[in-house]
Amino acid sequence: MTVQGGAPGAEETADQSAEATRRPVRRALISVYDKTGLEELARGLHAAGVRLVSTGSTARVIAAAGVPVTPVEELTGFPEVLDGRVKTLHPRVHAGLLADQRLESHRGQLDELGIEPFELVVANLYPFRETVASGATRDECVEQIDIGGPSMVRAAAKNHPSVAVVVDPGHYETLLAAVAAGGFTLAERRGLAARAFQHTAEYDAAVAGWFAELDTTADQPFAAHANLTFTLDRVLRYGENPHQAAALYTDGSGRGLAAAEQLHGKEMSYNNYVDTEAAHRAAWDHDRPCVAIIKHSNPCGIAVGADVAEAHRKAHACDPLSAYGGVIAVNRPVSAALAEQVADIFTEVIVAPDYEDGALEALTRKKNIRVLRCPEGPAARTELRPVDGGALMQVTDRLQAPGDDPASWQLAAGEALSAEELAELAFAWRACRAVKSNAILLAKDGATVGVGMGQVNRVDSARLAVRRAGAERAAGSYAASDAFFPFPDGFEVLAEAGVRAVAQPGGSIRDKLVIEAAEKAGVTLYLTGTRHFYH
Ligand SMILES: NC(=O)c1ncn([C@@H]2O[C@H](COP(=O)(O)O)[C@@H](O)[C@H]2O)c1NC=O
Repeated sequence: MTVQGGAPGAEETADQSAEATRRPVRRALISVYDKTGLEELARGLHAAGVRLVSTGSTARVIAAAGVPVTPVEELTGFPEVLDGRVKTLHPRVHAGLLADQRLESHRGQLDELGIEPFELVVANLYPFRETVASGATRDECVEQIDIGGPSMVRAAAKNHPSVAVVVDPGHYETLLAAVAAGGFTLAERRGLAARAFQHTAEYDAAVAGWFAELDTTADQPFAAHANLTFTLDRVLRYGENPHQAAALYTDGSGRGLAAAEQLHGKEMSYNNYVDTEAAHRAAWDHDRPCVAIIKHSNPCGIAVGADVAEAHRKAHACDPLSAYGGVIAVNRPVSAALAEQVADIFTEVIVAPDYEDGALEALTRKKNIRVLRCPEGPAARTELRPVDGGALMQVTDRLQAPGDDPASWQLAAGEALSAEELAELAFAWRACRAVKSNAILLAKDGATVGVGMGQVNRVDSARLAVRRAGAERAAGSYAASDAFFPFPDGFEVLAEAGVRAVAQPGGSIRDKLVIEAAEKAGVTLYLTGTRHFYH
């Protein structure tokens, strides 16, 4: 056996220069669903002397651009059949893709069979994920499972010592430059192969995940395999601390915070993302115009108002000291009035579904503020938390009927609240969900006034909330506790501060003692029956 360019593996030797590993591209197989940039690519390849072979509508676009192209049927001598299920799945195609051009035996077999090799594959796959997302029927989704495409891509990637494979229309310019330079180097082909296998792996994970999800139910929403694939979006400056490397990955859905459009400001940091996620979650928990200001995942203030500017003034007033350097989330487009208010306060990030006329101009007067547009609220059905050696998955906590609807709450002590007052307590209850456990939150006039967060007992959270509200604001406020009071002591702290009413889940074996404390203090107590721990 003689070998051209060294035996397999010989190209890895350090003394072989990158230039020597370039492989000129003489013949390319192009089969793309996404036709972006196809005409320019075909023209460029043709101008560089590359002969093109292509499938159905890809070939038609190339021919219409005036570029000579051989239809794949001409190569295989076999028609495209079964509604496109079989086009490139043919030995004449795959032998041309898989022949290791370094091996005389492979070259000899191709000669005997009259098969010409390919040096380049350009392919992208049927839009399976997008078809599922569009709500298509099962049969329509199945039809969008690409079989021939991944086969070509995998074959070319395996055979990267001989073949280059490009799966991303964004890489066509680089491809043409490489062809002009005499072909990709081996290291480049290996990089393309890695990208190609990642592409097909993500694709297969999406398909496998879809099949697995077909067997899940509302009661058992966990598929047998969590086929999650994330794609590196960008490396961040550092992680939670400067000595931790960090990066942002996206899940391919093209939605949510990871895909938010940054309109202004410095690069988002790891901690910016964490806080923005918490702020976004908090703001979208409310139906009325709402602003949430978050630091270290906890609220400095949350408020609703007639408009977002009013909501922001109220949210900021909760704790102006802490709001310095905070992250602001808004559940409506940012008005110019809100933007003017924010422009005066040092703010790390603002995220909103959109920005009205004049708002961006006001915000961008500040160099440092990061301005994000994220059109929608949080939607993930499940959430994942890594644990050493595995991961925990849970259904995402949401406000839900009946427990979060005040109409279903049980009056346990004191006089029933009027509709207006009940709405105040309901605001406190919703806002409390944004506070890290143990959480006690005091609110008045649709705004938080005192937040006690993250304590390891509920009494300290209550004391913190009261202290941060101050005596005047605590008196007559509406209080919420994310979980039941295990003893009356935490409740008594609130009662002594003069709160008007408390909402808490109930369910403690000592509920009776808490209810007695409420009766004694003349504080209205509602049991919600729903808990919202947030860790
Ligand atoms: N069946 C096959 O042999 C086959 N070969 C290539 N494809 C796919 O067909 C698409 C391109 O088809 P067209 O050129 O007809 O638009 C590409 O997304 C490619 O991945 C195929 N389709 C599906 O499996």
